[in-house]
Amino acid sequence: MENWSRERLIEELKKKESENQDLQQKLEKREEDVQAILAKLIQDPTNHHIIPDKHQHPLNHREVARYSRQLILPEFGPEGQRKLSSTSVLIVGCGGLGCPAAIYLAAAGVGRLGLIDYDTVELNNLHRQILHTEGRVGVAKAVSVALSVKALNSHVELVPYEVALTSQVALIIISKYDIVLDCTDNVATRYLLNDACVLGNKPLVSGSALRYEGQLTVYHHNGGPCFRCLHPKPPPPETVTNCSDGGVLGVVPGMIGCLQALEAIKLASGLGTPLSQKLLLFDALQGTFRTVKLRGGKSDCEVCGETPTITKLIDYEQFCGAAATDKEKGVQLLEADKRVTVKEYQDVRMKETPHLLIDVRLPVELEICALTNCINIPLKQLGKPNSIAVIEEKLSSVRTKSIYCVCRRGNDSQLAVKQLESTLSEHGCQIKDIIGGLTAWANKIDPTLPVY
Ligand SMILES: Nc1ncnc2c1ncn2[C@@H]1O[C@H](COP(=O)(O)OP(=O)(O)OP(=O)(O)O)[C@@H](O)[C@H]1O
Ligand SMILES: [Zn+2]
Repeated sequence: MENWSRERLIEELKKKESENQDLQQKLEKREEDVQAILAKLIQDPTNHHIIPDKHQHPLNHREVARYSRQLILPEFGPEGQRKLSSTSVLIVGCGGLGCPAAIYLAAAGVGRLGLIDYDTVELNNLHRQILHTEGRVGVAKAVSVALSVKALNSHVELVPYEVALTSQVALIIISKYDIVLDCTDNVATRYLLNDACVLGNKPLVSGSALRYEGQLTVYHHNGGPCFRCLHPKPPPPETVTNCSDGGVLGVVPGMIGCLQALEAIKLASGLGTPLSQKLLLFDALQGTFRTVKLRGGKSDCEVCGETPTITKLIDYEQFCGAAATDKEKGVQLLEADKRVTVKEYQDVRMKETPHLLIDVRLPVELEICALTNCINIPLKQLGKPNSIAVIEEKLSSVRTKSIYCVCRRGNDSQLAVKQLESTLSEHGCQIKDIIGGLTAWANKIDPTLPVY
């Protein structure tokens, strides 16, 4: 080569560069083949629990480039990344908490994400369930989240389950994952997930958010308590409020869902101190975070104690006296002759039969929609002397003894009838409720009335 002319050297350089390019392409193709084989292996449902053990292998170029900003964190580093990418996380509930949790775990490079939700996307989900889109209203939430996550990081393996987590399937599904996130919204599922995680020996990252407040803790980890250690008995169903009834500002579950992802990353990579035996409380209105210490695991806990009585999953809807969904189930508290359908009430209005209509919702709800000529007395105020005085005055000015109570869906209005029957017992009034409330009115009588 020493005597080669300049032209010959340039020619040789070009030849070598072209050979290098060929090799590079072959290498990339190889890497794709390996990924495809791995993907096939993992997608086989019988192999869901197998994630190739990447602990031993160096990160590839793509991983180094992609995760560089977290790789240079000394406490996390390549080792943390390898651990995370060989970890599988199950997200139960693809709503307000599940969406942010899923997207941050995927962005950070978790190995596999299981996504469970039985429900489909609704328009009123979009203000907080930020991985769903307008075009996906009606689509299964688990699928919608998988689609959004895939667009961000195509290297995460995704397993959407369009089913409800029940006692029949919980242990089988949970056994395929390392860490479980409770992103659901009902008490029965919280107990189910707790017991399944204790029996399956998995840490449970539990989040909740309502109105302007959120909570977060890690159950069944490192000697810390499980949910049952702290709450051996379920709360009375009527004391439990969900987002649909109580409302929620979207950023609040956003914050808690992100923190659930953070706890999962910490558990997976061994980073920091997990929130076990500690409860984090977020107050959005005050802009404060507080952490309170919780008791340790209870030696006589029914499921995680020394002599557990719960050794297999039970019927959690029966145990809690409430459904494992927050889908509205109409209750029937009154006899049929004390209830009218929206059609029957429409006749009362059309015939201008004298009556008093009491809307028992909160004033803020009347700002959303209301029937004309109603008076507003919220259910909780109904028994108060000044409320009774208002009703008595109205009854005499309209010259009627006929009262109809209305609410959003026809449950509170029945409680209102019972309440008024006792407080107005001496007046000989006829008090009835409107079945299905304003939701039924909007669906059957007046579609221009907004439904919320
Ligand atoms: N047992 C269960 N199995 C699977 N998914 C569940 C289960 N229980 C609850 N979920 C899901 O958890 C998610 C919780 O989401 P979120 O609290 O944001 O409320 P939502 O039910 O979508 O909305 P809203 O309460 O406003 O009607 C929901 O998508 C719900 O379908
Ligand atoms: Zn326990």
